[in-house]
Amino acid sequence: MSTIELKKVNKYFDNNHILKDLDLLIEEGDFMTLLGPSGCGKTTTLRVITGLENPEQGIITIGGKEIVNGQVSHFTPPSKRGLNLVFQSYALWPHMTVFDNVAFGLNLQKTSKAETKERVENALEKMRIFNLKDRYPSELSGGQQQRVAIARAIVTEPKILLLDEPLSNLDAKLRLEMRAELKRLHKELGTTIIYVTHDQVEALTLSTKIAVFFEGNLVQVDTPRNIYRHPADIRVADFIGNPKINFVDAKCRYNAGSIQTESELGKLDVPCAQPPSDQVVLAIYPEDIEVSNEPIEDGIVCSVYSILPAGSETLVQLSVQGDLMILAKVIGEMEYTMGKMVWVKFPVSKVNVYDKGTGKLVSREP
Ligand SMILES: Nc1ncnc2c1ncn2[C@@H]1O[C@H](COP(=O)(O)OP(=O)(O)OP(=O)(O)O)[C@@H](O)[C@H]1O
Repeated sequence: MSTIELKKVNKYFDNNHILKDLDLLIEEGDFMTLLGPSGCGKTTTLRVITGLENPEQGIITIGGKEIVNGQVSHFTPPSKRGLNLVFQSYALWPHMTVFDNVAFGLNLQKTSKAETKERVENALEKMRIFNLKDRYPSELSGGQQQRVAIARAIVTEPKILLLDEPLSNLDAKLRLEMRAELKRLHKELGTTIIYVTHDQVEALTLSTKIAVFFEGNLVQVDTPRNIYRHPADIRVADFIGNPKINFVDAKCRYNAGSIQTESELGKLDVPCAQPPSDQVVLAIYPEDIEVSNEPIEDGIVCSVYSILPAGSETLVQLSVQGDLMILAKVIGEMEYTMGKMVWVKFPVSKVNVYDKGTGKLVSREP
């Protein structure tokens, strides 16, 4: 059993409260990504799971077995936790070749020579570094070392794998290839993976679940789809959007399953439950906004502030009345003219509503 559970885990560095009452369940076979801005506590969470740091309070279990109990200072040594960790800094053995670095875990397990050779070569091929097998770490680039570290971690087919920004040193093309390899690996081996990144695209593409942190607080744990489409907190919505989600302040009045909002976008009827106050923020996804050079029914008039073509898509920055700027993402190369008037429209059913005071998502009524 490789289910990992953290219950009310608190970690302090000096007087700084770094992890705050952290409750997190990572089920067997999960690809759980810890996501959040720099300094929010992702690596610290990984380190308390592995035993490189001890929390002052809280309980951690692996497969139901208590490995940490902060209250009674019970901490199972890292080597006895059955975990396999790959750090951002790769910690390869400098006096061993790539092959020997990767073979190390299999040698410890007394795997036969022939099987070791086959499994190491297989892992090296997966990581596209077979041709480097006789080199020493000092003869490798950062990205190559990173891939050796991943190969070393996966070759023993661990039940639990912890990865801290393992792709951070790779160029864009290689990162994409390695993401695909990690995803296949997770499926093939059924390994439980805990993955740390601040790259939201990586989190969305790889994970079965994402845990989003802000300042030591776990704000939302959910599937990538729900994290993207229904961020529970406006900070998550702000962090996850790429390009950034549009936020529009609005005053509202609730009536039977929807709110009538008044904002710089004019008057809109947005389906949602009753918000706690009459001040809300509307979150509109750039890809939901349709931009037309011709007038469209119920279209909102804007002027084109800037156009950012990016090959397969075009980002259009639009100036609405007042100071409001919104961003639309249009698929394909579209012809717009800076300074010209356009009409925009979006489905109100796809707009998320946040309470302005608490920043919490106001859910739809069932
Ligand atoms: N050993 C330490 N001593 C003191 N403070 C620490 C220590 N390790 C981490 N911190 C602090 O704890 C906070 C959380 O750090 P952590 O490394 O967990 O963040 P992170 O979310 O992984 O960030 P990043 O994405 O930048 O790696 C930061 O403010 C950091 O400065």
